[in-house]
Amino acid sequence: MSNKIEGFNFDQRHGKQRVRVARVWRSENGRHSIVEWNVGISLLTDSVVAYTRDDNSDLVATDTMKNTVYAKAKECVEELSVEDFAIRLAKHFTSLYQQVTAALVKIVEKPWERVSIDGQPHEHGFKLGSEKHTTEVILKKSGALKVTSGIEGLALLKTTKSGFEGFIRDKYTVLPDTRERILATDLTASWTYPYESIYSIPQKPLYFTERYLSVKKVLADTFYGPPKEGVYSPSVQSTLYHMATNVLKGFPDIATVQLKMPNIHFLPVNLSNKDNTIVKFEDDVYLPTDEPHGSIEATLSRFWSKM
Ligand SMILES: O=c1[nH]c(=O)c2[nH]c(=O)[nH]c2[nH]1
Repeated sequence: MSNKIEGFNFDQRHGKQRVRVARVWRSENGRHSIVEWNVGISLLTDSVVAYTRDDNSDLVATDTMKNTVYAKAKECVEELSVEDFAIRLAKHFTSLYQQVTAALVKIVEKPWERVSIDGQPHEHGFKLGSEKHTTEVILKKSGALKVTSGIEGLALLKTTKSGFEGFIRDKYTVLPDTRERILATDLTASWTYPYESIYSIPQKPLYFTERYLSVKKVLADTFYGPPKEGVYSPSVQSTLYHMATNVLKGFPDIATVQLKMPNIHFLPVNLSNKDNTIVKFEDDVYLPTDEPHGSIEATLSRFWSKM
């Protein structure tokens, strides 16, 4: 919160970061579920006396914030989405403490996935997947809410149906036009929901989890195209735009979508010495490198979106 004190602008918040908690739910039929969450909490207040007057009477101890994560996890007797857990935590902090004007809760979910053995889902066995489900919830004391969900580290690659040509050529340009290359990225996506108050959140259990899975599917399906013929990508920019528009077209309950798509280069390998060609590139041997990489990102939102 920003205050004017002693002739200065002062902006402050405090919280606890990297609180790790795992929650297991054991159903009567013997099937277990687990989530593992890494929680970050920031509390906003108008009080600055802890900073300026050595008076801690308005402070929620960050140690208490950490304990609250475990207490709330215990209270959640039914499996819930990471978004719903973040909302519950934020609600707790903004309603219990008169001093707290807003709570910011960020959570990254570790991608534990149920294993299958010979095609049969295991009752209590899990392995680590790759991309992570993230959320950020901002809740004001008034009940005003902003929910953002996201994906971190979704690695996507296709070996053809990608090119890049017609770009600006100048005295420093060496990159040839191509209609044949590998397209690879490590997608970070985030999207916001139009719910502006805790009272307008859908009450359907696991609503946010289902939406996360369906958004991830649309993003990946658009990147790859149909299984047999694929879809030609004239640039990362074009593919990114199609992925983002398909999310907004597919899901009326999403207000904005932001995509970050590094262009992870697979460079053609050509090797020769003064006598011989050792390796001639024929769309077969590549040098994969993520340093340096292209950085391409964009945000798409609806006209009416206030987010
Ligand atoms: O899809 C691409 N977009 C770019 O902006 C770019 N720049 C570049 O060198 N290669 C590529 N590829």
